[in-house]
Amino acid sequence: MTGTETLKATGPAGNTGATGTGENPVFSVRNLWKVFGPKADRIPGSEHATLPPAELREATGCTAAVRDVSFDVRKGEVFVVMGLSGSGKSTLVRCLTRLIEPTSGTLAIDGEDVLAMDRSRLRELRRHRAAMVFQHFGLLPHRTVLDNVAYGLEIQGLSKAERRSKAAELVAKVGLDGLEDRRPSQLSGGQQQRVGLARALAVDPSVLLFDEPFSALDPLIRREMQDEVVRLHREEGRTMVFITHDLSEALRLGTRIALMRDGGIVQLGTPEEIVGSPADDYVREFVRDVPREQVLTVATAMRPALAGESERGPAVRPEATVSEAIEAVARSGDPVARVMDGGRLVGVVDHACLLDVVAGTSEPGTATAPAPTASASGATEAPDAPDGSREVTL
Ligand SMILES: Nc1ncnc2c1ncn2[C@@H]1O[C@H](COP(=O)(O)OP(=O)(O)OP(=O)(O)O)[C@@H](O)[C@H]1O
Repeated sequence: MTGTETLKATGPAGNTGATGTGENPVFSVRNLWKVFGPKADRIPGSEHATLPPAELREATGCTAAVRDVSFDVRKGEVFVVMGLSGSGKSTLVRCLTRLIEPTSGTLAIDGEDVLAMDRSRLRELRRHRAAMVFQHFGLLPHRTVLDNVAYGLEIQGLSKAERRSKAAELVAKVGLDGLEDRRPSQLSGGQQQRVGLARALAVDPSVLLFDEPFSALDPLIRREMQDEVVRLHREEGRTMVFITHDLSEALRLGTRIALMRDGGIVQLGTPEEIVGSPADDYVREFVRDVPREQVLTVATAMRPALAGESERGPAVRPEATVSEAIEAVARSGDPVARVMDGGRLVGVVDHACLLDVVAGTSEPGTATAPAPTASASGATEAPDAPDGSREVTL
């Protein structure tokens, strides 16, 4: 295969999270393995490949840190890799830029085969296309904030004036204006992490890779940095791959989450899919304590509107959380909230739908309409359309 040939998905689309959006993925990963140990390359595809970790170690002396993993990272998403310690998160993300050499599988960035890249192409990949933000910021201690940020630009060969002006822009973007002349030791942990972030952004990479960047920060600062990532993502739409072992961080940041266990991906889906429809008992246990109403949306909880329900009640967006709808219903005193998509009524949520989510007694998307009820006029009425929706212009 040539260096620029586009890799095609070979695995079943259902478990690769293949794009389906018509747009080429940033990363395309198929059947990727990283095995540590003697004769590691013999493990993928062998009779040992499916052994549980302890048995594999006993039989071969090897550890499959990444085990037959396939997925796409879509343009503009925050792709979170989550899992307990030792599940393979760091190894997987380091394989993406070959900081760790995969044992087998295929791997492409923007359609270009990463495994075929030579040393200089790889250097270019790591410097300009997939910048990494680490937990330990790796700042240069004797340089100022501005110079640390400008450092990445120096490598790119920009003039000093250009570097300083671009760096100043980025320092402001991550909320550090006024601190340009400080040295890293004069900054808090959160501020140092912002410098690391600005430095990674300076090279304008097509994807930012975060390796547990906030795990050393105290909870308040950590929250602040998560907000920063959300803001940057909203403003720039930059593609991000984010490693974390913290479920709440994954749920806050992730467009989609890949949940890893023993080197494999046990579920890949949106936060709502992971919390609302766990793939197996392991995932169910993992998300057991998540407040479902803060993750599941009104779109999955709603039922078709009945006659008379289109005129009253507060309006909520389909993507609002159930928790927001509960608040809206409680404040208004109305029995239902109307789910409005643009100016169109797409359903309603009543107390029963909302409580079902909180209690975990309904699977998302399975909410049904109550039996038709008598309207104010005394006539029994059914929903207006087969899907229960009706056109309403506000
Ligand atoms: N160089 C190595 N040699 C042998 N085994 C390794 C090596 N690096 C990682 N492993 C093993 O691979 C598995 C996955 O490790 P990895 O560091 O990717 O997990 P992780 O999910 O990132 O964990 P953490 O959250 O603790 O960083 C672990 O069992 C680990 O012991």
